[in-house]
Parts: sequence; C-alpha cells; structure tokens
Amino acid sequence: MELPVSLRSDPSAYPNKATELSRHSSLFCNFGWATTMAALLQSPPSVSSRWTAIFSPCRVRRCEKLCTVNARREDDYHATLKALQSRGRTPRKSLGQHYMLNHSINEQLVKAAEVKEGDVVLEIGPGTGSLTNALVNSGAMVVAIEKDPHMAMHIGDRFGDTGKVKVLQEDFTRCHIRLHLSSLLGCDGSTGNRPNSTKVVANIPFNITTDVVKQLLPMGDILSQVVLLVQDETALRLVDASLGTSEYRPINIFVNFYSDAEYKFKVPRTNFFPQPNVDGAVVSFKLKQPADYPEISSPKTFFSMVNSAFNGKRKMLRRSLQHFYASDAIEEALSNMGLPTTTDLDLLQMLRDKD
Ligand SMILES: C[S@@+](CC[C@H](N)C(=O)[O-])C[C@H]1O[C@@H](n2cnc3c(N)ncnc32)[C@H](O)[C@@H]1O
Repeated sequence: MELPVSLRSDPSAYPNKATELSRHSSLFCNFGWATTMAALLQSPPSVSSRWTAIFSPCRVRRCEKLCTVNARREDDYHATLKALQSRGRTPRKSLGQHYMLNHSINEQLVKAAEVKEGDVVLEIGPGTGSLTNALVNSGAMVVAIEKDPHMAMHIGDRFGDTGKVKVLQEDFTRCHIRLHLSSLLGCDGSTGNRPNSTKVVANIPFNITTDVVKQLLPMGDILSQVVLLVQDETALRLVDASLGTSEYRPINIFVNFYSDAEYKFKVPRTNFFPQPNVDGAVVSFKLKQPADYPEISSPKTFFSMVNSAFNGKRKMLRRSLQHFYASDAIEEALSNMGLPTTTDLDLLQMLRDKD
C-alpha cells in the first residue's frame, strides 16, 4: 500500500493553517498507514557493560531476610500459595492480583518479546515473581515495579542474590517511568540511538491497561517492544478494531501512531489464581522511533483534535474542530481534500471504507 501524501511530503511544503489541517485530517482518517510504516530499528549498542554497573548487588534493594524461595523452581499453584502464605498475603482484587500458574505461558511471553541474554526488561507488577523468574532465566536484567510493598519485598528476597533484578516499590501509574528508565539506561532519548534491547514484558492488572499503554507507547526513543498480558477483550479492541466500526476509537489511532501492534495468543482464565471472570491475551507492540512517527506539528494537538472529533461523531467536523482552527481554515482544509464543508466523522469513515 502506498503511503498517504501527508506522510511522504516535506513539512515545509505546507504553507498555511488550512494545509496543515488537511495534513492532520488525512492522517486522522487514514488507518492503513500504520501497518505500512515499518520502523527501521537501529543497531543496538552493546549494553552488557552498562548493566553490570546498574545491577551490581549494592544497587539492588536488599531485604532483611535472605532468599527463602528457590528462583529456579516452577511457579505452580502450590508454589504460588506458599509464596503468598510466607508473606501472610491473600490476593487483592483492588490490585488486580491474579497470579500466573502456568510457567509455559510465562515462557511464551518471554519468547513473544524475543528476550535475549543482556536485554533490559521492565516488568510491571512482578507479584510472586513467576514471570520475573522466566525473564531472569532467559538472561535478562529486570527492573520490576511493584505497588504492593509485601510483594516488592518478596521479589527482593527471591532474586536479591542473582544481582539481575532491581525492584522499585511504586505505583506504575504514578511513577515517572521515563525518568526512571532514562537514568537507569544513562540516556535521554535525544540521541535517537535507543538500545533495541530494552523492552517491557508484563502480566499487568487489567484495570491499568489504558494507563500502561498511554505511558509506554510514546517511549519509542527508549523502548523497542512492549509485550503485555491483558484482558482478551481489551487486546482485541486495541489491535483489531477497524475504521468504520463502533469499536474504532481514538486509542486505536494512538496505538497505530506509536507502534505496530499484534495480537499474539489467548490465555484462558483457568491459568490464573485466583481465576478472573474473563480471559486474558498477549499483545505485542513494536514501538516506532520518533523519526518514524507521521509528520505532524504536535502530537498533543493532534490527539486533542482526534478526541474532539470522536466526541462529536455526528457533528460536522467544522463544529467539532472549531476550538483548534478558524472555520474558514477548516473549510479550506476539507476542500483541499475534496470533501464537502458539511463532512462529519461518519462520512469520513464511509468514504474511507469505499476506497
Ligand atoms: C496480574 S498480577 C501479576 C503478577 C505476576 N506478574 C504474575 O504473572 O503472576 C498484577 C501484579 O501487579 C501489581 N500491581 C497492581 N497495581 C499496580 C500498579 N499500579 N503498579 C505496579 N504494580 C501493580 C499487583 O500487586 C500484582 O502483583
């Protein structure tokens, strides 16, 4: 498929607000471009020596009690219960604590992210550490962010002596993840040379999925891939929704703008303890680097515009977008695109479907 003109042209070729707006609008109504924009990933610098310093034992948060759980043991039902009992814990619904009982699913998560020796992996919500264990076994250095202080301490105890896991006891939705990662990696993304070996692999609480996706996907300057176990229905909504259907939402434009997303496999609810009321699924997002994002003047303005247009789906775009541009600029933009001034989002979708 050929890229839309808006993605091929030099930005300096857009002389005024109306053409700039046409560019936004055509980006907005094009959905096929996302899959055609294969991000050219740059060769990773060798990270191993940097990580030796970061993960040296003195940087790992130590807990008073020494490791009581064997890091190599499989995390089945009994091991999970034992780990929880050793901390006097029962799973908390408010923390989305549905622990993975099937080690082969953890291994498939690691495989989906193509984790290799020396990769740095951010894990959100390590819990009892079953996925952490699979990541460590694959040779990764793990930065684990856990909100529950008891489970954070458990991870510190379980993996402290490996020197391969750094635990941060924090709420992911409130922590400044970009700052954490940039300081750990010793980069700020400004060089454009992200290490392709920095990834996110996590079985997250289903209720923070949108927060996680919104925070991580724009981090293509630091991260190469994000692999998440989320609710099956959410996975399908994020990855499979197509334009012209009621499932197509601003989040789909967001996902396609920043990544190439793929639904990997379904995870039946029977694999979790306690069993949730829904099935899970694994989704992979290959992050685009900033240089590969569609050309727009400001992502913030672009996504505000997208949200406004979706909020007034049956309103004429001229009305929905009046907070961003003057009516005549919007009309000119629509006419530049060969569309009537009465166009609304449904009409754009219909036209797109006809193409
Ligand atoms: C679905 S469980 C997964 C546990 C483990 N990774 C596994 O696969 O068994 C989610 C984990 O995320 C933790 N958690 C919940 N909310 C969190 C948040 N906002 N930030 C970080 N961790 C969180 C929970 O305490 C729990 O350990």
